Amino acid sequence: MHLGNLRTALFNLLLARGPAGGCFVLRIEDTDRERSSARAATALMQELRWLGLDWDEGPQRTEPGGPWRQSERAAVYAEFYPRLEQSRQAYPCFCSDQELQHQRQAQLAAGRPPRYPGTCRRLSGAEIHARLDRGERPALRFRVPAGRAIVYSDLVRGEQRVATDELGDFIIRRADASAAFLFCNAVDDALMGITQVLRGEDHLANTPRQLLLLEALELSAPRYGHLPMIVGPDGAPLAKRHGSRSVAALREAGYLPGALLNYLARLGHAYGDIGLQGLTGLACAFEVQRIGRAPARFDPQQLDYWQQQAVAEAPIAVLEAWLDGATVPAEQQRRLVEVLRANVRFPSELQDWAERIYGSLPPPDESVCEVLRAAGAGFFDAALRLVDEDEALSPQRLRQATGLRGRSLFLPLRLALTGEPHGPELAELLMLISPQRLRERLRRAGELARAR
Ligand SMILES: Nc1ncnc2c1ncn2[C@@H]1O[C@H](COP(=O)(O)OP(=O)(O)OP(=O)(O)O)[C@@H](O)[C@H]1O
Repeated sequence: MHLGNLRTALFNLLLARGPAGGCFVLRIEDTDRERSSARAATALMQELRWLGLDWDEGPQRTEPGGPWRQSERAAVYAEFYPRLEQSRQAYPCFCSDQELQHQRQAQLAAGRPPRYPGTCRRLSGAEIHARLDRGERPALRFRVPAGRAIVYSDLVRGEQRVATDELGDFIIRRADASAAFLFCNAVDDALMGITQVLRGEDHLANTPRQLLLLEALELSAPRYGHLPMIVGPDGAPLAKRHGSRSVAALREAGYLPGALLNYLARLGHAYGDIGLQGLTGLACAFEVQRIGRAPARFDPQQLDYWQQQAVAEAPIAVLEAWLDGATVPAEQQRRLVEVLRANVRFPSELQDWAERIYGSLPPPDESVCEVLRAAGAGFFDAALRLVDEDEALSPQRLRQATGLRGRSLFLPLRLALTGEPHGPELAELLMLISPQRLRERLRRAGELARAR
């Protein structure tokens, strides 16, 4: 899953959990054998669960209504093809991929939109039998009625009108007998009682075809809403094949579910200023009328803003888990997280701070040494004396001892103790560092301050 298809799942869930109510259904559309695997489906379900996007009906649930994997529904689809064949609304097509490719190229070269030219539309019964007897394996094509307009009301884009003359006859069962996406998606929506579908605009061209199919099968159609695509920095829609922005990679980097959900819920949907919300809060304020119609650009800075909000409100145990493998005394983990949570957004940042506090400091660069020299060795000697007296160091006592305040007090002290010019409240940080470490670091800073 990437942020594009995750947002689609999220909007559907928010619609179902919103004021109008509903049921969020997960169906695994895996009829394209080359592009589907059981592993991918399992990963998808794990990712949805990690995000809290639990489905009300679908695989791994006890509610009846399945099977939910299209690869297990061949028998269901098989029932519907004969209906269309008998009413001559579908016909066998023997055209090879190569022939179709040539036809497409010829149409494009002539400046016409590529469309199935109807080669097999009028084959006689005898011809069909002869070719079947020769062992040819046809696909099954839906016969699009001529001269009609398909009109429907899109949940996001309003009234849509498409002339059937612009649609070529399309394949509903491939030559290898597998069901085509268009067909099984439409049939399953009807059989599963789906009433509303939010999906990406890349499906716009499918909609009139699916409406025609459902009409021909005398099945009810859901209402469709087409969401603008989420595009990357290059303007191209995010997609699996780009590999980037995958939910797995973001999870690995330490993004929290709350950050992804709050960011995505606002990507193409206007919320007022309601701050970080759980799914219930996001669902309560979700309205299809508030979905924008312009493509939404993925903005990593916005995502990181929501990560910061999510970290600020995350349960302490979640952040403690980020310390797994870091050398932090168990009894100090909680305190460390409390002190640092406003200053970190990712596990790597927290671990880096843990290393600075409980491990070793990176070697000081010239700009650090310059500040230490400017503070002078006497400053660090004074701090050392306080540690000897109190077995601790407080900025207040150091201020009294040195007469320094503000930046001239805090900056050299921070750099001496953490190597960082910024960070959490110094008084809190100092309480986490053992007296022994304080001494070592102050001595080292004193030496650097003396060095020329
Ligand atoms: N970049 C995107 N922005 C918004 N919605 C998207 C985007 N990519 C996919 N979707 C939508 O997410 C849903 C699931 O899409 P699907 O997994 O087929 O897309 P995909 O990952 O782009 O696929 P592929 O990479 O195989 O083309 C569909 O409704 C699709 O329209």
